Amino acid sequence: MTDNRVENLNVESHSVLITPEDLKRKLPISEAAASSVMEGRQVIRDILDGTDKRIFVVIGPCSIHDVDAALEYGKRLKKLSEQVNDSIYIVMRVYFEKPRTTVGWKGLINDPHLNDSFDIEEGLHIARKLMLDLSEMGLPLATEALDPTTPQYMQDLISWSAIGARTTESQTHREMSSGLSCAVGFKNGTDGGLTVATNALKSVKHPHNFLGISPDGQVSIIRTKGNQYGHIVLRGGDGKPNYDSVSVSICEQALDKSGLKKNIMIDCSHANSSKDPALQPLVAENAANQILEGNKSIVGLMIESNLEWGAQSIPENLADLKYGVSVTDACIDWPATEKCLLDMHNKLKDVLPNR
Ligand SMILES: O=C[C@H](O)[C@H](O)COP(=O)(O)O
Ligand SMILES: C=C(OP(=O)(O)O)C(=O)O
Repeated sequence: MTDNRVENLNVESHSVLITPEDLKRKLPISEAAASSVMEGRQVIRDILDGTDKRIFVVIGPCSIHDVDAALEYGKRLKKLSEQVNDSIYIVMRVYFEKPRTTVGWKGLINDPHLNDSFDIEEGLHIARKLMLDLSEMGLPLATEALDPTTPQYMQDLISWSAIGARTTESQTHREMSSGLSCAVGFKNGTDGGLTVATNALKSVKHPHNFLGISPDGQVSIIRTKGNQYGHIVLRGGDGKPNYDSVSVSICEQALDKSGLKKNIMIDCSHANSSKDPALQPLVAENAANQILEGNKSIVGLMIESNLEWGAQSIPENLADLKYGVSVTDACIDWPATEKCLLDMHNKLKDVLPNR
């Protein structure tokens, strides 16, 4: 039989999803969670404005795949954050969406059961509930805004968003970021180039008009005001790091030339550590030394950390998953996390107030 269809030839099916409004009605933000979010956003804005002299550190698992492990991590991180709070403002990395170089598990929202069942509706519920629970502990949260639709479901719980190296150049992501309510870090490109990120920073400040969904799930024209709190994240690229003082200074010049504020976050992972977790504390130490020596542009760090060291592939039999171990990039473990943050705090606590 001849197939005469002219559309949807490669589409298997469509399923209607819960609307953002309905998900929020089922899992409403509490007063305690809202107060964590508002504080988190304000502190980060103050750090980017230079009125709060601390640095902020986005730290946590490369991706969340196990809610219990994430809650345990959050409890430990909250305690640790109280010890370092006068120099380092801790924001937990709660990443539910993974941009893949080719293919692979795309995160808890896309496939919450890690078994290719792709129960996205359940993924949205699990993700929002976890963010609520972590926020209620008093933790500010960070995530990567990858799918342009998901912010409608959970941006009210986010204090800082990342646009990843693979999407910084994308107009869709720049438009979306121009409407986000929190500060947004744009990674440099996967090739290590800064231009895609500086162009993104120029774009995100402006109002944009584009297609999206409204809180009640209707396809809509979204008109944004522009986001004044974009900044660059140096993550290295093309097999080379870019956290060293020369690279940071080149980045400062590029920002200056583009008329952008000199606010730089250093991602201690990814190409800055050749994805070797053991190198992440060394990158953090180097960044802290640059601050000690007078650097004023480094305002934040990103670290991939988990309860346990390293990474694991998702096993055929999910009962074989090791608790607290990343299923995406390799992470440092809890003892290394504590040491890294406490060392940085001890190094910077007397310096930062007079920065
Ligand atoms: O942070 C996570 C990964 O680096 C990113 O998602 C790309 O992963 P991949 O190259 O393994 O697909
Ligand atoms: C994917 C990530 O980073 P990048 O975009 O720098 O590769 C990440 O931080 O999870």
